[in-house]
Amino acid sequence: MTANPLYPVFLKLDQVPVLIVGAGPVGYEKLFFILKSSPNARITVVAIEVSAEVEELLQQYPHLEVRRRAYQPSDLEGNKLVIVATGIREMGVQIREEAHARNMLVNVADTPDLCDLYLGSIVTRGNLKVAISTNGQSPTFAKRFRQMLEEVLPEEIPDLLQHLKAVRDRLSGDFEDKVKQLNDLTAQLLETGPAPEQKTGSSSESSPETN
Ligand SMILES: C[C@@]1(CC(=O)O)c2cc3[nH]c(cc4nc(cc5[nH]c(cc(n2)[C@H]1CCC(=O)O)[C@@](C)(CC(=O)O)[C@@H]5CCC(=O)O)C(CC(=O)O)=C4CCC(=O)O)c(CCC(=O)O)c3CC(=O)O
Ligand SMILES: NC(=O)C1=CN([C@@H]2O[C@H](COP(=O)(O)OP(=O)(O)OC[C@H]3O[C@@H](n4cnc5c(N)ncnc54)[C@H](O)[C@@H]3O)[C@@H](O)[C@H]2O)C=CC1
Repeated sequence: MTANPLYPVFLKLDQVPVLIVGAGPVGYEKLFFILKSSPNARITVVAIEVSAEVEELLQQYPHLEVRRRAYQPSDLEGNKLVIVATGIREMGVQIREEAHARNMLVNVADTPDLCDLYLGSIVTRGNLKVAISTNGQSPTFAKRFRQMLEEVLPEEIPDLLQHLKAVRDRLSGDFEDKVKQLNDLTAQLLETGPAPEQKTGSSSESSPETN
């Protein structure tokens, strides 16, 4: 049994519409980081009062929809994920139930026991994206670790990835040949020296490296 069973995925938020309930400081934090990572996210915000910070984001991202009124269950319609940031626990409990009845996923911000998923800290370098979680233990550590990675990740990563993609598109031969060539080409990225002898797709114990 593992003590940290969270499984990260990378959502295409232009195809997975999100409802955010609440537009105070916490709603702002969630909205800000989602848009920083996914500016094309399809988001609807519903809130009785919209903070000045959230108003600014709504102006910057005119494709977002805002409903300036109390939440009603019909707000869930058409959405696949709901983030509740009202600061009122009972609302989190109620919206969670209504969302689950519609087979939606739920994040009640800052309330781990009501969450199906946690939002993480995110570092982006071109096409490389790193998501960080502390399994809810210390969001501040997640934030600091993100800032540390932002400092140390080389600026050249986007160019390197573009180059590797171009090489990958040009490779000929069968799957096993391609895997070997790509592993040889990238072996020097590991300071430990050449890659160990490769297992290839034909093995019944296919290494994750080959996938
Ligand atoms: C479980 C989780 C559920 C969820 O909200 O998704 C959760 C829960 C809670 N957060 C709380 C507080 C704070 N959260 C932040 C910041 C972030 N919180 C985020 C995620 C998560 N927060 C999920 C787990 C992530 C993980 O696994 O590590 C980040 C990473 C992503 C994002 O928000 O987009 C974003 C950083 C983004 C970035 O900078 O990169 C700060 C720091 C700050 O604001 O400067 C503080 C104040 C300081 C502190 O408490 O650490 C509290 C106490 C509330 C209270 O006391 O009232 C709870 C409840 C509890 O712990 O019980
Ligand atoms: N965790 C964090 O990152 C931060 C936390 N804070 C602190 O956390 C406190 C709480 O902040 P929030 O949770 O954002 O609460 P809040 O009370 O500031 O905002 C709640 C939001 O939910 C809306 N709302 C409430 N009931 C609603 C309903 N029935 N239908 C629709 N909308 C509804 C309100 O109109 C408002 O937009 C702040 O006062 C601040 O002290 C401050 C900054 C960052």
